[in-house]
Amino acid sequence: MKLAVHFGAGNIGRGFIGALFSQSGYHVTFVDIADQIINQLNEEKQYQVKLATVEQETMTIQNVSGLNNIKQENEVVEAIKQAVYLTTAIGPNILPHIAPLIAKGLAERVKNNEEKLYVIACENQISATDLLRGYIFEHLDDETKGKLEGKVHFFNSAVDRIVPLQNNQGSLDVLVEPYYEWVVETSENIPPVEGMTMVADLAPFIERKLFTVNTGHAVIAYLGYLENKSTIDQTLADEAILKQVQATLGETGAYLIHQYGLNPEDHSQYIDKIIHRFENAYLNDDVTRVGRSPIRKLGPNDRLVRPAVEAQKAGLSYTNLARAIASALLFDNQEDPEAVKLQGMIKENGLSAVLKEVSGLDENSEITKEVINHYEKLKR
Ligand SMILES: NC(=O)c1ccc[n+]([C@@H]2O[C@H](COP(=O)([O-])OP(=O)(O)OC[C@H]3O[C@@H](n4cnc5c(N)ncnc54)[C@H](O)[C@@H]3O)[C@@H](O)[C@H]2O)c1
Ligand SMILES: O=P(O)(O)OC[C@@H](O)[C@@H](O)[C@H](O)[C@H](O)CO
Repeated sequence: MKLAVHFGAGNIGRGFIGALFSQSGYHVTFVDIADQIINQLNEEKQYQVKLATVEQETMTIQNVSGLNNIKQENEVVEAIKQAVYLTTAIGPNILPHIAPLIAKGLAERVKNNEEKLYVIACENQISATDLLRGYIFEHLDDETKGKLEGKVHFFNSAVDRIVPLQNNQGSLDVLVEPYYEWVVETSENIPPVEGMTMVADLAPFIERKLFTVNTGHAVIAYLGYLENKSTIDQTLADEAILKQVQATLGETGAYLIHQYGLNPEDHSQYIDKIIHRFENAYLNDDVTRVGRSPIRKLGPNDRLVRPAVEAQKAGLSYTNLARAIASALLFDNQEDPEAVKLQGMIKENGLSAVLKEVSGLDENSEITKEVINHYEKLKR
């Protein structure tokens, strides 16, 4: 059986990417540090993916097993030697930590395997696979890097499926929304995977996804958190917040239409479809999950700052995006290590210094001024 090695047996790993490989006839070896999940995968050898709909349609995902990347390094290397695909859905900040082991696996593989391997990072980050490739290459000598040429291919991708935190401790089953989209940038003729779409240029796809789905999600999460709401659908039921989401997606939309020549009518329908997905009450998606890791989300290339900067450059409106950035700066969830760190940084250095350090915004920039303005109003 063909093998896919997938790093990260979490929500997207089990509920989306691993499930698609399994349904496409692959054995999926999940690699994760969570012993409980790994042990259960090896004992139960299957799990269920349930759709967040009234009928709760269920699919059984089979041909799965697990390896612990800390305790079973040699086994992970062996799996990488055999695989057709190597994918990740582990969180962008974790990629540097798994790179040394992937590098070891690739170095062993290319010694005597001429077959092609396709590496795809499935993270909410622009050029995540390029970044992963960079981290991997830090651990390879020039000779091995040369041997990878033509044999190990790295493709960027965009992944879209809302998978909330699972309220089923001790079970491998995953509740997911019915919708999904996995777009991979390649012009190679690669082995088919059900549900994977191939495109020659990913930029419009990843930006459209990140600056619509994830920007909209972030606005709901941060405003919802400030209003003491617990889930995304509950927050969206607030008319004022819905209007704010629409206004913000109007700004990212204007940038996307300007940048990629999207059809305004089609894009407006895309926005409506996404807002409808956010309204799915069966997902019960916590605002704290969607708002997680605010330092990452406030990064210069992420869902809030990049569209604001690009809109400003294009002479377009960015005031609602500035408000979204301000609301992220107010996310003081004590359970989230990045939120705690961010609040400490704001207390110690002030807002403009934080916007400079975290978001790469000049202290005197118009965006910084606008964010501070909104921050003061939202804080009241
Ligand atoms: N959940 C969603 O709706 C969704 C949708 C699209 C994309 N994504 C992206 O997918 C990625 C994963 O998100 P998720 O929601 O599945 O998160 P998750 O927390 O459910 O899964 C992450 C998994 O990585 C594992 N992990 C963490 N550190 C590790 C390490 N050092 N070594 C090995 N395993 C490690 C965790 O144990 C966990 O099982 C993120 O980049 C996220 O942005 C998520
Ligand atoms: O995963 P994050 O932390 O980058 O973003 C949180 C959510 O917006 C995200 O997980 C969405 O549910 C997902 O991107 C939908 O495709």
